[in-house]
Amino acid sequence: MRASWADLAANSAVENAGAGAGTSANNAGPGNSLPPSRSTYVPPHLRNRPPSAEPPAPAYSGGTTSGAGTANAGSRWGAPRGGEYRSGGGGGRGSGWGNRSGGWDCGRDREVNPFGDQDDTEEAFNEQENSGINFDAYEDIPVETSGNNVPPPVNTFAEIDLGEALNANITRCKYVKPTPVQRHAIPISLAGRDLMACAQTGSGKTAAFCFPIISGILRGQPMQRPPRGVRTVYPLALVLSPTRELSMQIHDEARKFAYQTGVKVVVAYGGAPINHQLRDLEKGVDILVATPGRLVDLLERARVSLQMIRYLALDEADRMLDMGFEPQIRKIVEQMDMPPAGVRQTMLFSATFPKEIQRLASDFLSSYIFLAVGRVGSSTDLIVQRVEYVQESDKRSHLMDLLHAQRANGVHGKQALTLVFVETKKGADALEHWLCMNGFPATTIHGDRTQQEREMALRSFKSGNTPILVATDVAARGLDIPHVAHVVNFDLPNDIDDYVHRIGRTGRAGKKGLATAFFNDNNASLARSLAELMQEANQEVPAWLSRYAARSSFGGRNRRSGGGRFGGRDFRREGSFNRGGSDYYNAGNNSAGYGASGGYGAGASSAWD
Ligand SMILES: Nc1ncnc2c1ncn2[C@@H]1O[C@H](COP(=O)(O)OP(=O)(O)OP(=O)(O)O)[C@@H](O)[C@H]1O
Repeated sequence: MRASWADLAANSAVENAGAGAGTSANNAGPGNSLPPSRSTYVPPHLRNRPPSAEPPAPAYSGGTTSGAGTANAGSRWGAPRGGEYRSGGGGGRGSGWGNRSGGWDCGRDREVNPFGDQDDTEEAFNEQENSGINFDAYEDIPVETSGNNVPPPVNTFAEIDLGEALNANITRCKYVKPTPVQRHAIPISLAGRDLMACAQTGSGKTAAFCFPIISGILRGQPMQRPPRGVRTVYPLALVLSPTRELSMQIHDEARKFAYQTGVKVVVAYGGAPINHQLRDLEKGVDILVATPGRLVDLLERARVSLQMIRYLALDEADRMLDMGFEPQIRKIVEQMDMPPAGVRQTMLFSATFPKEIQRLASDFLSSYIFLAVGRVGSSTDLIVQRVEYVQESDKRSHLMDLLHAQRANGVHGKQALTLVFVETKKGADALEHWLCMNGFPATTIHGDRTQQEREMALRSFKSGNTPILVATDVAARGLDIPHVAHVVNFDLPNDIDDYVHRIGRTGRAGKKGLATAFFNDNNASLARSLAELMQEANQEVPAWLSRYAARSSFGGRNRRSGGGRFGGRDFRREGSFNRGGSDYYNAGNNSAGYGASGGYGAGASSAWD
């Protein structure tokens, strides 16, 4: 029996919002009346700010940034919640290199407590603790590894010697046990191996590459940086990600993991004043998190040298190596002064890894291990996927119906967060305007907005002040927004992998989520891969979509064919798949879902007839 959309939305909202959320003053009641704040129009991101709130955050949020004016007002250690903490605070940490005492216990005074950075979201949504999330949902997940001498997985963090300070931070993060990708990837990385890891959205990949990097830096000999020029900095680890917001998020996470370890994490991304970032860098950097464009700028100015890089991590690695980014990545990795593959350790992570990208990526790796957790390129079963046939001209009213239903089923009057993906920047602005005019507080994030606007939009959405975010693909990858109950693909993407990442903004960390897509003739080329994906994820495929899929023999950019279940295999094993082969080690204890036979391989299309 098919559950109604409203039920799904309500359930999802309950799952994600938890109890105790008060009614946002911003949320107009059901109906079409404009929200009160519209009469004296205040941009959505500025609504509900307490009178004493700080001015809109600057366009940067580097944790060690010092240029925020009042940055030193108050908090240092253990900055209390509720506004005193500033991510731009701190400053004046005894900088320079080699400050780490080399041991595990090297707390540093003046380090701002990143765990104080709990925004309003926590209170607003009364979030479940991470310890309460349903990682059991991942227990039966198929795992496959290939490569030589794959280190065995661990079951607990205690089994890995990450060191006292890092363990304390894991406890602070309320991580009780490692997620499947962490169970496998952390021992592999700690053993110094290069890694190409593919695991579902929201399954904890960030920690999977951050923990080994921090641990490795702590264990390593303090490095004497070459005296190339006083203003050049020499990070030991480089983490690249495709979007500014994702880099900021990784930076925030990494700072939590590195708290009181003495390992310095700095972020650099475009659209924000470079001078602030330069100042941060000058204070010292062990781990540099960056977007490629800004990093190239810093390299060309000789303000950063990659000579000392020991660890290179590419998050959303398939995106980083697709046509848009590849030249920049090659420049950074191959044409500057970074140590070559084999000398540095390289880790690539994504939820999707098309074979052609795997092939490209292998240029950056040395004797690497391929790790697939879950059905590669698939979405998690935690996300209920719905596809509705909606003509272009009906999309707005259809969206309105969904939002009304969601609002009617809101939890304690709090509207669940809804992320709406559209194709174009203009389309995003137009839809945002229309939603606001119709009483639905919305904001938007896309490439034509200033960085400051983008950050404000995201913050306003996360806090629930503006519970609808209209976004282009700039928000499709990596963003971890805990209470997104519903992702709506108002316009479907052309590429099924983009769909996977978009819907992955909900159903994260073991929680349930809902994704609705509006499909019409314009999306015919996606029909087959979409139907295939849904079937893989045990979703109900509408009969009409199956018919589209059967018809569309061209199948769009279906990168999945020929790779067994969803191309989820190491491309090196193409054509020579052999479970007993010497270069193949199946570390998973439950890899049954990955057989070359069974599943939805070649015969998948018959399912649509
Ligand atoms: N061991 C753990 N225990 C509890 N929560 C965890 C654990 N590891 C990660 N998390 C939480 O899970 C959420 C998702 O993690 P993360 O953003 O790293 O996912 P991801 O796999 O990188 O997703 P995406 O593919 O979308 O980038 C985060 O909120 C993170 O804090």
